[in-house]
Amino acid sequence: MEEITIDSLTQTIKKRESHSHKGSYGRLLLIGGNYNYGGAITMAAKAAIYAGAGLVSVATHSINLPALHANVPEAMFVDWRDQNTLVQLIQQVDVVVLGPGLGQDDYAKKLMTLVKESISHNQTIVLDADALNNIAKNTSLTPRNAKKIIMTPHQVEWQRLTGLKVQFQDEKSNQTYLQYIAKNLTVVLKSEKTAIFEREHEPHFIDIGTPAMATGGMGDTLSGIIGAFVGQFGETAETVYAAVYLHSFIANHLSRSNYVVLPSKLIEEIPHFMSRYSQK
Ligand SMILES: NC(=O)C1=CN([C@@H]2O[C@H](COP(=O)(O)OP(=O)(O)OC[C@H]3O[C@@H](n4cnc5c(N)ncnc54)[C@H](OP(=O)(O)O)[C@@H]3O)[C@@H](O)[C@H]2O)[C@@H](O)CC1
Ligand SMILES: Nc1ncnc2c1ncn2[C@@H]1O[C@H](COP(=O)(O)OP(=O)(O)O)[C@@H](O)[C@H]1O
Ligand SMILES: [Mg+2]
Repeated sequence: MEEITIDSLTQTIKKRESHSHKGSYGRLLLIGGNYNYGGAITMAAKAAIYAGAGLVSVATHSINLPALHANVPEAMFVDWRDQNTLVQLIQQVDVVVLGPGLGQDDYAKKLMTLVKESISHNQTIVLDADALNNIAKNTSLTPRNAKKIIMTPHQVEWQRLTGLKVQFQDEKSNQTYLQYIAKNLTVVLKSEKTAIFEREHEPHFIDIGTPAMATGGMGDTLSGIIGAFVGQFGETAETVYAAVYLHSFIANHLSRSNYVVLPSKLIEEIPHFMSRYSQK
């Protein structure tokens, strides 16, 4: 396994061209946030916007609209019951982030079917949380038409997907299981030593995480950062390495003076760190 270093940031985070506009930095759609989990999709959306995504829409339960706009006025809102608008939007964006706070009820599964049927071969999809739990129960929900699928399971979500118990999730087994899930798949296996697996690639890991990150919403935040990075810098493994590194790097920095690192605080630091570690 190869360790990801700080160089991944300067290699990936490009200087912005003066001849550019919001459309140059990725159109993102985030889908999630059932009535009891609005915070998850709000954190993911805010993280995506603070990580530089040009245009961000959020399809969520309508109960989340006031809180979403109070926290992230930059995000556009779609009621996830409005399926016609949602399908149009799915077809227009570069990247879909599906799953934070999505839930596992029948409507959540219906949304996953809609995404699967609407997404095409020039789009990337980031699957987190309940998107993974729903696929674990029914593999036909996997959006195989996407150009690239990036899954971001924690260890128990990976166990649900693969059947591999946490104690048996070693490098070789994790790498082997990729092929059973989908082609064009990248897996970000989150733990105290998050590792990234992609077929025909040496697995990569970070060693800069901190237990100060062990708080609800930290993974939702990562899914938004990954979506934004893919939208701006392309869907390569290197882009994912940089997103994963940045997330823990900021947390590590904040943990020097904070017992616990709140996702909201981490998110606010993203533009500053991206400026400091971008190509000059
Ligand atoms: N503010 C909001 O709206 C938030 C909403 N959220 C939404 O909640 C939904 C459910 O997601 P979830 O991740 O909380 O639940 P689940 O998948 O059951 O996993 C937890 C179980 O796994 C175990 N565990 C063992 N190892 C682990 C590891 N390395 N990393 C993590 N867990 C590990 C752990 O073990 P235990 O606590 O028993 O020790 C526990 O039994 C989902 O939609 C998500 O988006 C959250 O994002 C929070 C903020
Ligand atoms: N002890 C730890 N050391 C390093 N990183 C951690 C630790 N605990 C949690 N994390 C990180 O925090 C994030 C938690 O993700 P996840 O479990 O999906 O949270 P949530 O679903 O609540 O948003 C992952 O990026 C994980 O690597
Ligand atoms: Mg999670």
